[in-house]
Formats: sequence, structure tokens, C-alpha cells
Amino acid sequence: CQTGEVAADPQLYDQSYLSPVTIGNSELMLDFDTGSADLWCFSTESPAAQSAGHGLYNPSTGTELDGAFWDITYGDQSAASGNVFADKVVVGGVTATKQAVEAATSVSYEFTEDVASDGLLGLAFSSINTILPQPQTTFFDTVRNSLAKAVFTVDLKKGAAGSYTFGYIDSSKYSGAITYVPVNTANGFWQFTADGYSAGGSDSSTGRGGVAIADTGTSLLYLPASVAKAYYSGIQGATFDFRQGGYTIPCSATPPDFNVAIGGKTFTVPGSYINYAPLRAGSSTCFGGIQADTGIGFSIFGDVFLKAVYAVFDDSGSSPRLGFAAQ
Ligand SMILES: O=C(CNCCc1c[nH]c2ccccc12)Nc1scc(-c2ccccc2)c1C(=O)NCc1ccccc1
Repeated sequence: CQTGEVAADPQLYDQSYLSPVTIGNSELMLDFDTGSADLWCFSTESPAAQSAGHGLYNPSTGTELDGAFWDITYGDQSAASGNVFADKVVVGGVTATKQAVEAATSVSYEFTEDVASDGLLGLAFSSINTILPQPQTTFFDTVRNSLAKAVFTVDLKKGAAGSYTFGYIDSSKYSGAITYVPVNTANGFWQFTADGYSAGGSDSSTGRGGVAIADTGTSLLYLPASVAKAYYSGIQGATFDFRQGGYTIPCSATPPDFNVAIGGKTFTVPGSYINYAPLRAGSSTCFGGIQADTGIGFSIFGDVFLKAVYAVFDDSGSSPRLGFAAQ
């Protein structure tokens, strides 16, 4: 029965969180992503112009999956593609002896320029893995039968190292009870229903809830346009800046706390988490941590929300469920 824990190190402005993973005989820093299901990494096969500055997976330690290839495009139109090897992957002491490792032969500039990240480790459901002709399992699905309990937990923090655990829940990491809600796996995401939202101390609801996913791979909190609009209407100097592609606020603003009702419990995102980052270094205008989910089709509870809670991704029962607790 395996259990393990690995650090989640925040990058600038908590834009993403990176964790050390041993693949074959190289240690790489990967972005654990509950919003996708591919484990891919820069490799010795990647063009030097695209992989400069990144840690590289050397497939010589693996066994090529003949005829298998992968190609993924994310909502921001960033993309990567390549071929596939079965190799040993170790995360915090948890070992997958034959994990499908997707070696990149091409990556888009968003990943090239993010030099701290050597790739992604998908933790969504394997049904959305992009390997063809035969999709392969995520790291969690590969090891889940060997885990003490088929769960993993996410404990991200603002501007500080958090952690992921596999196979157990760490009661020292949260306060109060864990509130569980059912997960709909139809779209391959950890998808749940949020009951409602409100801002500040008042219980003036900013709107009914809706369908949402828990997504460590997305930095911000994307909510129904009406909820985002109502939230920013309470902040002096807040505006929707179509050139920046979202709401901005003065960096000097103290946004109100944001409350989310899930499973009958209320979870609070401190207002300071929503003063996300200056548009450019030195700018006095900051990008908002809450944005509208227009065009996505559901809300995305990304890192801005997840770093305010302790989250349990539980696939140990008859159907998957998500648990949330106050940190
Ligand atoms: O893809 C993931 C999780 N992996 C992200 C990996 C990644 C993609 N660039 C990266 C760059 C660096 C590190 C990791 C990643 N989540 C989901 S579900 C639905 C959408 C979506 C669909 C349509 C339109 C918008 C979103 C996304 C999405 O594109 N999020 C990223 C994002 C969301 C908004 C803005 C930017 C990015």
C-alpha cells in the first residue's frame, strides 16, 4: 500500500505550482493539473529552440509505445504534441513502474517561455487523455489500486509551498469537517455544482451557483459573467479592460472577500487573493483573480480558489467525489 507526499512550489504570482517528479533517471519539475489527463514533458526529442532552459526527459530509459502519439491543445490555445514511452515514474515515493510518459516533439511558446516548468502531470480522468490510437491512464489511475486509499489531496498556498498527497488525507492540513460533493465525470473533469456566491461580509448573493470544475492547472477563478460583474461593481477603479481580456483593479485596492457555497458550506477566498498580479512589472494596475467564464461552458475553480481550501479528490468509493475543507 503506497502513500506519498510531494511539495507544490509556487511560481511568480502563483501563476502555477511545480512539483518534482522522477521519470526514468531524470528528475523534472512538473505542473500537476487536475484539469487535464496527459503526463507530458520536454524531452531530448524536443527542438532545442523550444526546450532551451528546460529539464529534459531522455526516453532511452523507457520502452516506446509503437505507433502511439499525442497532441493536446488547451483553452488558451497553448499546445504540445509528441510520442509515447512506458517508463518508471515516482512522485513523493509513490511508484508507477510502467507509466505512459508523453515526450514532447513540439510545444507552443507559452510552455517554452515558462522555463521553470518541464511539463504537466494530468490528474483529470483518463477518459480525456489525448494519446491515439489508444488513450493511456493518468499517473493517479496507474497507481490507484496500489494506494492505501484511492485519493489524492491538494493543499496549495498563496505565495508559499503547498503539497499534494497520494493515498491518504492529512488531517493536520485542514480545520473543521471536509464537505463532500458528487462529481460528474462525463466531461473527464472533476466537475461539481457550486450552490451560490456572495461578496464581502454581506450575504447579498452575487448569483445562483452552477457547474464548475476543480482545476489546479488554471491560475484564476472563472465564474459566471453576472457574478464577476457584481463582484467588481463593489471595487473602486475596477474595470473590464477588453484589451487585457478581463477585469483589472488598482493594485492599491483591497478587494472584498469572496464566498462560495458548496455542499451547504461556505468557503471564503480572501480579497487579497483576488488582487492577483500587476499587468506588467511595476504597473499600478492589477489583473483580477476572478474573471468571467464566458465561452468556457462551465466555471473553473483554479488556483485562486484552491489555495484558500484543502481539497480531496476521492475516487475510493462507488463514484468519485470532491471534498473541501477550510485550510
Ligand atoms: O486546460 C485546463 C487545465 N490545464 C491547463 C494547462 C495550461 C494551459 N496553458 C498553460 C500555461 C502554463 C501552465 C499550464 C497551462 N483547464 C481548462 S478546462 C477549460 C478550459 C478552457 C476552455 C476554453 C477557454 C478557456 C479555458 C481550460 C483551460 O484552458 N485552462 C487554462 C487557461 C484558462 C484561461 C486562460 C489561460 C489558461
